[in-house]
Amino acid sequence: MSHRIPVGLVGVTGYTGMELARLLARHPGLELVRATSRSEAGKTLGDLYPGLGGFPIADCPVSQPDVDDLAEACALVFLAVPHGTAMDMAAALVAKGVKVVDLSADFRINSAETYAQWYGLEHRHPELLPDAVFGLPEFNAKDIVGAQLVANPGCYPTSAILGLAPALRESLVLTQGIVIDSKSGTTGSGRKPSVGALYCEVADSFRAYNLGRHRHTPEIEQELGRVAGTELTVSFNTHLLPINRGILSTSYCQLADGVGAEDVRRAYTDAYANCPWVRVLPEGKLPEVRHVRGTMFCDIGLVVDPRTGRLIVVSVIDNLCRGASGQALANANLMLEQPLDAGLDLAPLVP
Ligand SMILES: NC(=O)C1=CN([C@@H]2O[C@H](COP(=O)(O)OP(=O)(O)OC[C@H]3O[C@@H](n4cnc5c(N)ncnc54)[C@H](OP(=O)(O)O)[C@@H]3O)[C@@H](O)[C@H]2O)C=CC1
Ligand SMILES: CC(=O)N[C@@H](CCC(=O)OP(=O)(O)O)C(=O)O
Repeated sequence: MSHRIPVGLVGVTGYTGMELARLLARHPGLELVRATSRSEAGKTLGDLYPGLGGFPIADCPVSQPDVDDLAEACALVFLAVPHGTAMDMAAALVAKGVKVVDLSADFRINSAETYAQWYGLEHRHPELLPDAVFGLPEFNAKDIVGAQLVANPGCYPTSAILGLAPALRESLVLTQGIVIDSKSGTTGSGRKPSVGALYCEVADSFRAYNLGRHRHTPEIEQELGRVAGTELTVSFNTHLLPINRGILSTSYCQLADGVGAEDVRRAYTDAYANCPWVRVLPEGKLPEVRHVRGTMFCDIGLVVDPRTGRLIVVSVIDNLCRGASGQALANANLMLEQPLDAGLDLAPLVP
C-alpha cells in the first residue's frame, strides 16, 4: 500500500491536465489515483502520453468523471476543466469533504455579479465564493494552507499581479493609468480544436485579441486593488505568440512624485526576498520566456524611464506550469502539508 496521499485530476486530456500528469509523475508525496476524461476513458495515461512510459503513473487508468468515485478515492481533486463546468463539480466535492484546486476561473472573482458580467454565465454556487481562496502562494500561503477550495489564478493574472504588486503595495506608482500589455503562447487557448489556434493561423505571425474586454481584467483589478488598498482599473491587452508555452507581460505605470529607481528596486527585492520562485533580475537585464519554460519561476525586469516618469515592469512565466498546473500543485502541497516545492524543483529547458 502506497504511503502517498491519493489525488484525482478531472480533465487529464487538456493541456493543463497533461502538465499536471507530468509534474505528478515525479511527486514524492502525492499519488494520482484518478484521472478523468469523457473522450478517452478506458485507456491508461501511458496510452495517452507515451512520454510517461516507464513512470509508475503510466499505469493510472483514465476514467469517466464521477464525483462519488473521486470523493471516495481522493483527498484532493484538481479540476482542469473549462470555466462554467468546474463550479458544479467543485460544489459536489466540497460537500463531500474533499479538498479542491480549481484551475478554472469559476471561484477567482469574489462577486457573482462581476463573474456573470465578464463570463456571460450566472454563477450557480455563489455561496462558496466567500470561502474560496485565491491561490497565489507568494501572497496567500497562510489562507491556502487551511482552505478546502482554492481558486487557482489565471495565467495572465499570475504574470501581471506578481509584476505589479510590490510597486502598488508601497504606493510607488499611481493607481490610475496602468497598462498591462501581455503576450501568450498558444497552449494558453487550451487543446480543444479551434481555427484560430491552427498552426497556419498562428505560426509566422503575431496578433492582438480581446483588447479592452479580456475576461482576466476583473481578476487582475480585484487582486491588485486588494494589494493597493483601493479600487483600481487597468487596461489589460492580450496578444497571441507563435510559441507553445510562455507569457511575457510588459506593464506601464506612472511613478509617484519623488520615486526613483533605487526605491523601486528595493521594494521588489524586499517583497520577494523569501520567494525563491520570483527572480528580480539585476539592473539592465530583461527576462525571456525561455528562461522559465517548464518551471515555477516568474522573472521580473524593472526599468525606470525618467523621461516619461514611468515604471516599466517586464514579467515572464510559463503559462502551463507557473500559470496553471505547477501553481495548482504548489497550492495542493500547502493544503496537504507537503513541502511547498515538492515535485516543483524544476530547471528550465533552454534552448
Ligand atoms: N491553458 C492554459 O494555459 C491555462 C488554462 N487554465 C484553465 O484551466 C482549465 C483547463 O484548461 P486547458 O487544459 O487549457 O483546457 P483544455 O481545453 O485543453 O482541456 C479541457 C479538459 O477538460 C475536460 N472537459 C471538458 N469539458 C468537460 C466536462 N463538461 N466535464 C468533465 N470534463 C470536461 C476535457 O476532456 P474530455 O472532453 O475528454 O472530458 C479536457 O481534458 C480551463 O478552465 C482553463 O481556462 C488556467 C490557466 C492557464
Ligand atoms: C492564449 C489564450 O487564448 N489564452 C487564454 C487565457 C488562458 C486561460 O486558459 O484562461 P484562464 O487562466 O482564465 O483559465 C485566453 O486569452 O482566453
